[in-house]
Parts: sequence; structure tokens; C-alpha cells
Amino acid sequence: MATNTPAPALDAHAKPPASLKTFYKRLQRADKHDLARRPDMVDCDSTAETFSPHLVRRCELPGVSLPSELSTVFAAFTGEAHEGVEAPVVYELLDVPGLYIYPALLPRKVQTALLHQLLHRHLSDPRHQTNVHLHYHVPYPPAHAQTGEAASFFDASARHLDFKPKASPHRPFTTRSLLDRKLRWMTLGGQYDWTSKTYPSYPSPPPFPADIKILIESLFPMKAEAAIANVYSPGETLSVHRDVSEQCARPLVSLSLGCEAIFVIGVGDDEAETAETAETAETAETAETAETAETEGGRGVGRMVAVRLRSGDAVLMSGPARYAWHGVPRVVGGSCPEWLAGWPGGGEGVGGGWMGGKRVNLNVRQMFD
Ligand SMILES: O=C(O)CCC(=O)C(=O)O
Ligand SMILES: [Fe+2]
Repeated sequence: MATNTPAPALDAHAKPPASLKTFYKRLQRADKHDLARRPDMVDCDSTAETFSPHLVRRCELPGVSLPSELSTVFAAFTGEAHEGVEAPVVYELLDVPGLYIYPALLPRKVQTALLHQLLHRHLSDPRHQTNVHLHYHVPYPPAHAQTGEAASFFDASARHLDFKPKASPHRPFTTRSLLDRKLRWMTLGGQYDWTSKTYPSYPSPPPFPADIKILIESLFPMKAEAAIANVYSPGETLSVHRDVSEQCARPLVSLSLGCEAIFVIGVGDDEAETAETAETAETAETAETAETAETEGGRGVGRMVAVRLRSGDAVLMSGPARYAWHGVPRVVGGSCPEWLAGWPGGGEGVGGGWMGGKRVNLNVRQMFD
């Protein structure tokens, strides 16, 4: 687990290794049924016990571990009592040291409370940038008459909002398109600039939302200072990258909600030519393993793993995994748990059943030591 080690100086604009890109493309194109059968797929579904024992092992829990502590944390977040919370199960990938997976960490009520906060509250806060702000003037739903609180884009009052482009060739659209297709990310706290790949200090960023900050910091060994809420529909992807713009090496936390995703990660970039990697390549039995020997400009990714992430799962990227190359080649259609697929309910707004076709990932970072 990384402590106060400084962030390594890594080029935010570096190109990902060809080997991981090839692995990513293979998973992007794989038949849905083959995906489930792949021997290299790490599946930590703790209820079905289908995890891959040769890749994953139980380990010491980084962060909170007692059920009573967890119940308190969840109750504080949702405002409701949480009975019967079990001690979380945690796996560390043997092939990717420092990558921890907590299957089904978040109870249902926490998942819906988190979605509520992200999509009903924080999306309606003009201080939180989204991908849409880059090219559009973003109109906001009128505040609730009684409470004065910002209304949600999912409310009936937001149905007829017009999103006008700042310049051509972008075309105007309405709230339904925002929610169905256009919204891909929103930033909380430190407002990440994807072009410069920095967190600009001016204008000063909005405070990180307090409730989510307490939730994250109670569960994981890091400070929640900046986050990206990624929104995916099946077929949408996140290309291979590494998150290197933070100025400290503290762990990064990722929470998954809604449809399942395939997450790929590779480590050993800089030490790809170690004896261990060379041995893996020599004894490779499958094409995928053989790819670990591929290099780009003399460099490749030593070990690559695909992980199936489900609603309620958390991932902690720490130590050697903190700056690993990773991406999301796949969001699996029709895989949102039934109990969540109807969120946020019918009503007169535009989003009834929205989650059935979405995956939301909250990716939380500490920027400074
Ligand atoms: O969606 C995910 O699981 C990963 C997101 C991610 O890597 C990022 O936001 O940097
Ligand atoms: Fe990332």
C-alpha cells in the first residue's frame, strides 16, 4: 500500500503499450458468451464463488473491515439503519499487486443513495463540469419552489430544456438526449481538464461533496479530493490510459453502479523485460499470454488482466497498480441488476428506467499529500 511516497514523474500524454491495446480490442469484440467463459477473466462474484483462484487471493483489508464499522458508515451515508452488513470480502490480483477488488461492497440502499446524489443533486450544480459543457451552453432545471433546491434533470420540469451549441458543427439537443446519449462524465471537487490533463487551480474548484467524501474516506485509505463520474451505455468504452495527473501516490478508488463492465489493467510497463515476464512469455500457452511479450518501442505490459465489475463493486488501485495502464473495453448490455434497472422510477420526467441501460463509475482521486 502506497503511503506518502511522491507521485512518480510520468508523462500524462504517453501512448499506451500496444500489447494492452490489443488485449483491450480483443475483449471489446469478444462474443458476450465467450466473455463469460474466458479463462483469463477475473470474476469476483462472491455469491456465485466464480472468482479465479489462480489470479485472486483473499488478503488483509486496506481500510475499514468490521461489519459494525461498515453499518455505521452506510447508515451515515443513507440516513437509514443498515442491519446485517457482513465483513467485506477483498481480493488482490496476484498478477497486479496493489489492485484490490471488493465485490458487492456497497449495499443496494447505498448504491441508490449514491446515484441520487450524483445524478439528482450534483449534476444540477453548475460548478460541476461535464463533457457537455465543453461544446454547449448548459441550461439548468428551475429550483423547487418550496425548498429552493436545484431540481434534477430527471424531473418533469427539466423535460423541455434546450442545449444550444457554442459553435457549429454541434447541433442542439434536449434533456432526453442529454441523459440517453450525450452525458459521458461529470467532475466533482478538483475539475479535471482532459485536454491539458491537469487539475487547474483557477477558478478554484468547488468543495468535494461532503457526504460522498465521508463515505469514501471512511472506507478507503485516501482523501477524496477529485472525482470523475463516468456514464456509459453498452457499446461505450474508455480507452487505455493511466491516471497520472495527481500530485501524490495515494490510492485511487473506483465504484461501479448499474450494468457490468469489463475492466482491463496491465502492469510491468517499465520492468517488462524482467526475468519473470520473459519466463511467462516463453511458457505461454495461449495467444493472450503470448501477447505479454509484445512490446512497443521496446516496451510492453508485463502482465494483463481483465476483471468483470458489477454494480456495488469497488476497486482500489494502490502501490504498483496505482499508475498502471487500464481501460474499459466493454459495458455489457442487459446486465444491470433488476432491482436497480428501473431507477429513477417512472414519474413524469424523462429518465424512468434509465439505469437499465447505463453504467455509472465514480472514480475518486487524492490530488495532494
Ligand atoms: O469506468 C471505470 O471502471 C474506470 C474509469 C477510469 O479509469 C477513470 O475514470 O479514469
Ligand atoms: Fe482511469
